[in-house]
Amino acid sequence: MDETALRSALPENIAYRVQALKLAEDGGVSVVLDGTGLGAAERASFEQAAKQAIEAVEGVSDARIAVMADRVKRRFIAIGSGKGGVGKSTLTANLAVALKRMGHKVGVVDADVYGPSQPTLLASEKAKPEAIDRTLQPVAGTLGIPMLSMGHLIAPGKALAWRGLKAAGALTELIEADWGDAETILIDLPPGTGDVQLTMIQKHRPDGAVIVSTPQDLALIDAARAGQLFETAGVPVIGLVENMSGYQCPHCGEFSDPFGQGGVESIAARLELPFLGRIPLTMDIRIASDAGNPPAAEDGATGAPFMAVAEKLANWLKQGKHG
Ligand SMILES: Nc1ncnc2c1ncn2[C@@H]1O[C@H](COP(=O)(O)OP(=O)(O)OP(=O)(O)O)[C@@H](O)[C@H]1O
Repeated sequence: MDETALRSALPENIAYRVQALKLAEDGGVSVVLDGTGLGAAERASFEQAAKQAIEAVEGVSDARIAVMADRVKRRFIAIGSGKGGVGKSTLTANLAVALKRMGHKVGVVDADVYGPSQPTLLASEKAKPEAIDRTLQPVAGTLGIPMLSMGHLIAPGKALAWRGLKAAGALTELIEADWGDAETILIDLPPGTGDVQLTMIQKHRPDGAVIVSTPQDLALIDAARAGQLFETAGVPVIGLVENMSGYQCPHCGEFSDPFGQGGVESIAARLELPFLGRIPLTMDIRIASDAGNPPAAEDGATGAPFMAVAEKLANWLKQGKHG
C-alpha cells in the first residue's frame, strides 16, 4: 500500500479534488481536499465518502480528511429604490435570469421585509430552506438560480413584526448563507433608506448598487437620496435604471408616457452616475414575472430591455467599471 494506491481507492469525483495525501508509518492517512464550489452538505458527504474509501484499504488504521474552505470570489450587488412599487423586485429577478443565461453563477437574496416577492417571481414559494450547522442552504428558483428570501423565513402576514433589528439580523443570515459556487449575489433591498439598508451598507458593504426608479418627479427625488446613501458610504453606484418608462397601448398601438419619460436619465446625468437603460411598462412583463417566469428567461422583445441592462451590469462585473 502506497500513496498512489490510496489515491486510486477514492471515487473519481473526489480523487480530482485531492490537494495533498500523506501516509504515516502507523498506517494513519491524512487527506486534504479542495472544497471549491461545494455546499456544506456536499462537503460533509465528500468527507465521509473519502474517509470510508481510505479506511477500507488494507493496512490503513485511520483516515483524517480536511475539505478546504470555498475560495469563490463572491460579489454582492444591491438593487435599491427610493420608493416602493417601482419595479425593484421585477428588475432583480429579470437581471438574475439574464445573468444566468449569460453564463454567470448568480444567486438572489430577497431582503425586502415589507413585501418579499422573489419566491413568487422566481417560482420558489413552496420551498423551505434548511440550515446545516446553523448556515442557511439556498433553495432553487427559476432556471435553478439559488435564492433565499425573507419570505421563506417569515410567516405570511407577520412582516410588520419583523421590521427593525430583527429584519437586520435576518438579512445577515441570508447574506452569510451557504452560497456554494455563486459568484454574484443580487440583493433585492426594501425600498427607502431604513434599518435593513443601513445594516447592508455598514455590516455587509455590497460591492456595488443599482438604483431603480420610475420617471415621475417624486420617485426621482427618493431614488437620488438612495443613490447618495450608497455613494456616501463608499459603495459604487453601478447605475440607474428607468422602469415603467413609456407604455404602448395593446389595442391601438399608440405610445404614451404615464409617468413621464427620460427623468431617470437626466437625474443620472445630474448626479454624474451611469444610466443603465429603460424598461417599458408592459402587461407582458407583469403577467410573466408574477407567474414565476421572468421574461428575460426567454428570447423575445419583452425580455430584451432587461438583457440590455444585464449586459451593462455584466460589463461592470468583468471590469469593475463600464466599458
Ligand atoms: N415594467 C413593468 N411593466 C409592467 N408591470 C411592471 C413593470 N415593472 C414592475 N411591474 C409590476 O409592478 C408591480 C410592482 O413591481 P415590483 O414588486 O417589482 O416593485 P418593487 O419596487 O419591488 O415593490 P416593493 O415596494 O413591493 O418592493 C408588480 O405587480 C410588477 O409586476
